[in-house]
Amino acid sequence: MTTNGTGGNIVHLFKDPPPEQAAPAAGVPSRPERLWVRSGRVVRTVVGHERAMGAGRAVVRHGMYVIGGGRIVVRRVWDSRTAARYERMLRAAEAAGNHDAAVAWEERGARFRAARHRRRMDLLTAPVQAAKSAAAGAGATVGALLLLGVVMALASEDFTELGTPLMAAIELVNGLLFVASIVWGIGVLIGPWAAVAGLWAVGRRRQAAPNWTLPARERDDAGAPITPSVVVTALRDLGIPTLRKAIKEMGDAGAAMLSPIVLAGCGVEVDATLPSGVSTIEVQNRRRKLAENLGRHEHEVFITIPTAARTVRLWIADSGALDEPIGPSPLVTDPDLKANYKTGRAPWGQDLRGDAAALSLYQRHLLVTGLSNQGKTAALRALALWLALDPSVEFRIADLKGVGDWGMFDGLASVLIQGPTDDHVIEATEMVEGGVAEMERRLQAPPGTVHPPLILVVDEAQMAFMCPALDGEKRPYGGSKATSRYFMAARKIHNQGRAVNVMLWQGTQDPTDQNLPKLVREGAHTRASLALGTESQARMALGDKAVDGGAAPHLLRQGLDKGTLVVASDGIEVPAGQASLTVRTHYISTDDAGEVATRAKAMRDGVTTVHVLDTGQQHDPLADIAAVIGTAPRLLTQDVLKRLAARNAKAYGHWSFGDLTRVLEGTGAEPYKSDGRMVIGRDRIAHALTNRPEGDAGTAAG
Ligand SMILES: Nc1ncnc2c1ncn2[C@@H]1O[C@H](COP(=O)(O)OP(=O)(O)OP(=O)(O)O)[C@@H](O)[C@H]1O
Repeated sequence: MTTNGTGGNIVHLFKDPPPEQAAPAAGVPSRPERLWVRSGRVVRTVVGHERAMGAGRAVVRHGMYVIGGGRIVVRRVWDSRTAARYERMLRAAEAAGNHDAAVAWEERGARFRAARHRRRMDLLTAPVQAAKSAAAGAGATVGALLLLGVVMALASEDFTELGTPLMAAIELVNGLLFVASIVWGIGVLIGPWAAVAGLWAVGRRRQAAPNWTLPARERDDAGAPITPSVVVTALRDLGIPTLRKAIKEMGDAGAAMLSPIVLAGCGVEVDATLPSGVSTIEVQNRRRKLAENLGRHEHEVFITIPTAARTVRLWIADSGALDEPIGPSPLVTDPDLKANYKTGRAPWGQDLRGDAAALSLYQRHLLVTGLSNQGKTAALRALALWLALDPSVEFRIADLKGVGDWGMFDGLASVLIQGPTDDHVIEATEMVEGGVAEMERRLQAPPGTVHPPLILVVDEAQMAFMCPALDGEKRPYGGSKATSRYFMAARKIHNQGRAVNVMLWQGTQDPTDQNLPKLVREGAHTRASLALGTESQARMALGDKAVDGGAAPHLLRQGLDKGTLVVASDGIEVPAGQASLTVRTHYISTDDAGEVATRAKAMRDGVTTVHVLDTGQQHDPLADIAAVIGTAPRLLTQDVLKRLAARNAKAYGHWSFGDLTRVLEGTGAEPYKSDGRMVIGRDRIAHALTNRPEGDAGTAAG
């Protein structure tokens, strides 16, 4: 008897119970637990234990190797003894719609059956033949042994030698039987184990155990190598009933749908010819599921449609490889790089196969689209920087964001407008209209005249289309009406600029019908798109043909696939049958861009960049000529005309050499010949400016 230590006032009427019989804690039933509850808990504890789970899985796995191996061996034997293999291949060829192959397999099957029938008929007569042969063989052997005995008896004159060879042969057979009985005994003992080991080895080699029994590291198939069986299984499990049925019927022969799997850049490429009744679009529409079935993320699988009928081309990235950056641009690494507008190609980046992706810019209007902050400006600028390394190319640039992304073109471009306001849009519009004036002037030039390239760049062009401002004649700058000034100027250049090398490059964000009218987007020869929000935007950016052919910028990941764009152009090498190419562009930072621009500037003699277009009626030709000559000691008259037109399209867009000579007549700065070509001298103009009579400036448009 004792007192309770805590209360001190409870008195038990029995001795202290042993610890295992102590009162249960509150909430635990005092009744003894039922056996099954306890066993359940034990099983749960044991099974929940990862090590036990691992051991359990190993047991099941190795057991399944034996069972699976047995199945494989039985099937092999069955295949070799029956026409099952031919039947299967026949069904596979039929399911794949390959009738030639089906006929070939049918013929092979028929030949196999005929040969088997012959063998079976031979088998009927075989026992009699065998018995005859055995009897003849035994008779001949006994005869030979007896003859040998006679020879030995005669030789030794001892008749007991007569039966010696026969007896020796009988003893030999006896000995062999004895050895065979021992070997048989051992064989009976270890044979079954050897057979089990053999089946296990076959099962293991063919991975015949279910996936859940594999160790954790093998079970995780994310990023696993792509094998024919992985691709066929992934296609089978896409959820397309016809495809599933056809592949099931093909069995192992499903791999016949596939071309060889080849390494392609940081991934692999394989063509899959779909069975009849399955269309390529059904597979394309299930890209995410296909990617997951292949153990990849959606962005790591690209489905395109090659020329072969009913075929999809799958490019499957090595897991995570697309998230690795590609190397720096050759523009940055090669300080001696030069460009050629006509024959060269801008090194833009790499395609998914890892091959260099280079774009020809010759006589191609350009449209680069994408959501905000995906690398559109960087991609467009990279092309301009490359082309700037061809000194014959003139740039006029309007950056309607104006945070300095194009600042390095100051001193390189003849016009550089930077800013987001309506005034900037108005100037950009007038810049493009200046391009139209130049284009029209060129179109009237004598046939055969060579026109140096003039590239008009409008970055953030959606700002121009959305601008609500009206001009003095109430014509809108923005919009897409027949009176809309930016729209009409862009259309005119799209329609006629190519032949005279007046090209329009536009960068635009988040396209809609309003901020990127249909006629303008379709006027571009080269269309490229970074990540976009929807498929309908992808269609706007690249056109229906490219999207129907598998171009999917809407499936690029916003924020993660910066600088990756889908290009539809005849200026880039696209694999036969494909309508577009996915390119991961080299990133040229603003600092690096500055260095490339410095190199480009060094190739030209001082370009004076105009930042504010002079569009007033009052202008001063002499001062303007001085301004456009800039720091060069002299400038070709044709370049002076070009730069004047860029500076003030209204006043000078239509000027000819005659106008230039007229204005400079009597000033002492008239055009003169240098190295056989007409030029205007910087110093002479400066002299004429300082010496001209008061009140001569501000001439009306000539
Ligand atoms: N090729 C590239 N590779 C990797 N990152 C890039 C690449 N191009 C751009 N980026 C990253 O994306 C950022 C945005 O680039 P950029 O300014 O060209 O985008 P944008 O689409 O023109 O943006 P927005 O039009 O909204 O101003 C850059 O600062 C850079 O960090």
